[in-house]
Amino acid sequence: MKIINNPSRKDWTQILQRPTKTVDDIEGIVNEVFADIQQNGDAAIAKYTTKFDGVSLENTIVSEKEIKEAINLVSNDLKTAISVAKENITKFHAAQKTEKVFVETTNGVECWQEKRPISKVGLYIPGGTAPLFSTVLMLAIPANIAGCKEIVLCSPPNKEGKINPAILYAANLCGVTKIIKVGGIQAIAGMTFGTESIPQVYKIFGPGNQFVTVAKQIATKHGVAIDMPAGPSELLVVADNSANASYVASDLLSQAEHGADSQVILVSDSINFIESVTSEIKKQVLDLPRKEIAKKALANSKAILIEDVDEAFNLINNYGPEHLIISTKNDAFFVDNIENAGSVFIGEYTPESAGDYASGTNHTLPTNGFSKSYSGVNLDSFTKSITFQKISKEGIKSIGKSIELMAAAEGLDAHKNAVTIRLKDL
Ligand SMILES: NC(=O)c1ccc[n+]([C@@H]2O[C@H](COP(=O)([O-])OP(=O)(O)OC[C@H]3O[C@@H](n4cnc5c(N)ncnc54)[C@H](O)[C@@H]3O)[C@@H](O)[C@H]2O)c1
Ligand SMILES: N[C@H](CO)Cc1c[nH]c[nH+]1
Ligand SMILES: [Zn+2]
Repeated sequence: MKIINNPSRKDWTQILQRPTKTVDDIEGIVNEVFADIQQNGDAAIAKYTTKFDGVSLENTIVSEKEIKEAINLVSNDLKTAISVAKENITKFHAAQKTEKVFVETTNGVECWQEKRPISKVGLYIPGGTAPLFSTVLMLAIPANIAGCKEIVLCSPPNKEGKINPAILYAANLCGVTKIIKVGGIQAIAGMTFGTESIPQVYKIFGPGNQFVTVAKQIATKHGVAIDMPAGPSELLVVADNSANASYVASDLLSQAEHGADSQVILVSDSINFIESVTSEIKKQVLDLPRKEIAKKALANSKAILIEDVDEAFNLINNYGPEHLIISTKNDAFFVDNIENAGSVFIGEYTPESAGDYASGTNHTLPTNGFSKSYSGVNLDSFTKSITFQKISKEGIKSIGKSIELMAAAEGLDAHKNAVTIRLKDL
């Protein structure tokens, strides 16, 4: 992890560059896979599953029998842990329901807004290097609370042609309606166009590697909505010397172990603290089964000394991290002012892993600076707002003249006439 000392603003862009590939780098292969799947459906899906996942499958749809087997394979301890997480995620997302908004804007002009579920949603569950069954909870629970009718789940098969039992267990527990063994670009293309086995959906959700993330971005060109670009995990920790260096090191490693293309950043006003954290990282990484992945991510990572707190704040906003941990004496300064972050973790007893699994917040979050413009997944991600209006005779008399004048000024006489024809009858 490279240490950088009080960088000047002109160097921020280069210092804060993500290690991920861009849409331009990957769109060639994504467009090729999309075109093939649009034309050849399941036959093309099978071809890319063999090519990218190294397995040939006769049947990609997960059967009831496979789900029953999976339920038996998950330990009771893990089932209990999943139910704790499910309860908290349910509480936090159910509380996000909003009431109908009703306003009589003018006498006789009633306007209201109501939320309705997106009826067909597709959930992508990563499975390349780790089976992220926690992501099933993060997506299927809010989809269910919102009332989505068709909840399709795609996740890559392993070399034995199976999906991890915990993913199947969680999917069954959280009301997923169809599970398909397909991953990567081919899964996103399948849900975009629909194939013989994969239903076409209206919106695709979920995190994934760079191929999945770019595929989701390209899917929007084909008329499908997406939650957001939720690519390789990242974490920025801002900490002063009141923080615990071992805890901070463990947090940074928790996101570094996700993938070689993950990135973690430490910002501190104390060089001594930075040195304590980096030496802790060197110790802790040795015990991790995924140390080779974590070391690669650390090579993309930075520890930045910034003595001026306002400058530190500006750098964080400029980076727009997926996750932000604040472990400073004056945490209120950052908490109250932060503008760009997917999810914020405050104080020394709030590890980022709590949000990944069980505190209740959603872990599907914008990466690569997209926290500047996108929210993480929440209940509203699974709904659309529809507006309604009902106008009485009195109402149309009140606003009719304004509509006629505005329509005429836009040169749209048919619009004007739709009012005039009614006003004549009153
Ligand atoms: N932002 C978030 O909210 C969030 C949440 C959880 C996980 N993540 C990220 O999700 C990612 C999971 O990645 P993963 O790789 O383990 O699983 P994944 O399921 O996203 O990707 C695996 C698939 O990628 C495809 N693939 C691999 N190499 C390819 C190649 N060269 N060309 C074309 N396709 C290829 C394969 O089809 C494979 O099935 C990690 O980067 C992790 O950091 C992000
Ligand atoms: N940290 C990931 C989001 O970037 C989510 C996750 C799932 N499992 C473990 N972590
Ligand atoms: Zn994580």
